[in-house]
This record gives sequence, C-alpha cells and structure tokens, in this order.
Amino acid sequence: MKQMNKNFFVKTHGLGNEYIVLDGKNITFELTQKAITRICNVNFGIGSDGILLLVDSNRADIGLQIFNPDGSEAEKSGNGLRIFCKYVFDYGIITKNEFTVETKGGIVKATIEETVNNKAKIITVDMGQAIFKSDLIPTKFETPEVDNVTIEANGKSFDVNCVSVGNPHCVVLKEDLSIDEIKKFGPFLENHEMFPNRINVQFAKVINRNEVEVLIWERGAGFTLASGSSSCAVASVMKKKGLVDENITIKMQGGTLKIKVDPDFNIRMTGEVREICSGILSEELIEDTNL
Ligand SMILES: N[C@@H](CCC[C@H](N)C(=O)O)C(=O)O
Repeated sequence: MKQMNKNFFVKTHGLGNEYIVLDGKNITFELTQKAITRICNVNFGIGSDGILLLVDSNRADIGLQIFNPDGSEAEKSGNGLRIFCKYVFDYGIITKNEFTVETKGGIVKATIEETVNNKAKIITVDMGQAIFKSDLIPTKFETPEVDNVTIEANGKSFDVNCVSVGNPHCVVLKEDLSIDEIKKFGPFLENHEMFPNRINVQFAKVINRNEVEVLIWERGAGFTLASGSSSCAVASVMKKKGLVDENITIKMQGGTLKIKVDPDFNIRMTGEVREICSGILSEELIEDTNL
C-alpha cells in the first residue's frame, strides 16, 4: 500500500460524473456539510459531483460513505462505487480483484475486469436487487408500487415510475429528451412532497430492446452527465415493463454503461473509470471549510 500524505485526495470520473475520494483516517478536518459543499464547489474548492469517504467496515472488505455536493449523504452511487473501487485497487488498499464494499444502501461485490499498467480501468459492481415497493423506496404513495402514476411538478404532469437500487429513483418515459426540460422540472420532481427523502430523476427514451437513452437530474447534485445508480434504476423499470431484454446499454451525455438485470431484478453494472488528478487539499481550503 502506498504511503499517503495527510489530506491526500484523488479526483476520478465515471463518464463525466466526477468524485473526490478521501480516506477518513487520513484527513485532519471534520467532513461537515460546510466542508463538503466548499470542496465540491468549482469556484471555492476543487469542484465535484460528490465526495467518497473511505471508512472501516466489519461486514465487508471495506466501507464507503457517499456525499452529494449539497452535503447530504447518499445510500449508494453506481459511478461512485466504481470510482472508489479503482481508488482502493490502484493505491494498494485492496490487493485482490474481487472484493466487497459496505455502503449505507447495502453491501456490493466489485470485480476489477480490466487493468492498464496495473491500474483498474473497467469495473463491474453487483448493485443488489431493485426494490419496487412504494414505502420502501421510500415514497408516500398508497399504491403497492409506483408504476405510471401521474404527479404534477412546476405546473406540468409527469407519469412517474419509482424504484430503489439502494438509493431512490423516479423514472419518466419520454418520446423525446430535452436537457432544458429536465433542468426546469428536475428540481421540482426531486423535492416533490410524495418523496420524503427527495429522489433522483431520470428522463428515459427506449431506443430498442437493448438500448435506452437517459438524461439525469440527481438528488443533491443537479444535472449530471452520467449516473450509475440511475442507469440501474432505468434498466430495472424498463425490464419490469417488458420494454427491454436482460442486457441493456444505457446512453448518457457522458458515455455508456452496460447493465444486466436478471429475472429476479438483481442488477450488474459494468463501465469505465478514469483518474483526473490527485493532490493534497490546501491548508487554505481546509481553513475555509471552517468559516
Ligand atoms: N452519481 C451517482 C449517484 C449519487 C447519489 C445520488 N445523487 C443520491 O443522492 O442518491 C451514481 O452514479 O449513481
């Protein structure tokens, strides 16, 4: 394992969905909501779609806490998990190709599929089973599942389909996708009164039985170029509706992810991750997180 300096960070992206990784044992400050928003801010900090914090686990090989740029904690993140797995593998914290990671949204199994110069490139994560029960997602709907239920957001009606893949998602099927539309209505769907923990939002267009195009509005982050858990959510909803087969390519603004949904709705996600940079958080930035 490489010896890392205090406040060492790595910034990595999965299809343009970028995360800063920190080791909880290696930082000299408290990762408060203020600290998270400051570090993730592109003007005052490094700029990121979130922070991944390495923590101990006594149930898995390693533990992960996931934070959105608004400082809220997410139960799971698909790109976040692949990015975190690359970090622990590349920096010698985990030395095997298959290992388990504990998140707030469950324990997942990760496999390093492909390496380049001994660094992880393609990673598969078994994301667990999709949950369609309204109350477990959670939503406030009284129907057992939220399948094509019409709700109003900012004066417009949307037919929503909800699912949890460890974190909550709301999928809207569309004939045409518009970035302006998801940016305009995403915040209202995210914060809709029927979603007590807020929700991640996807507008999705089925291209054929193996391809779906998706735009994403993330809880606590806003519009992002890609999302792993959103891809899993969309694939599960489309599979349940009988619109796609078992193997689905999800096309997003930042690139594509391969998702497999088995007959019991167990989800497997495979995709690339790339490190952007690494360094030491400046004392001046850390001082700023306490202001
Ligand atoms: N970008 C992520 C999702 C991150 C968490 C999400 N914003 C939430 O609050 O649930 C992904 O790739 O899955």
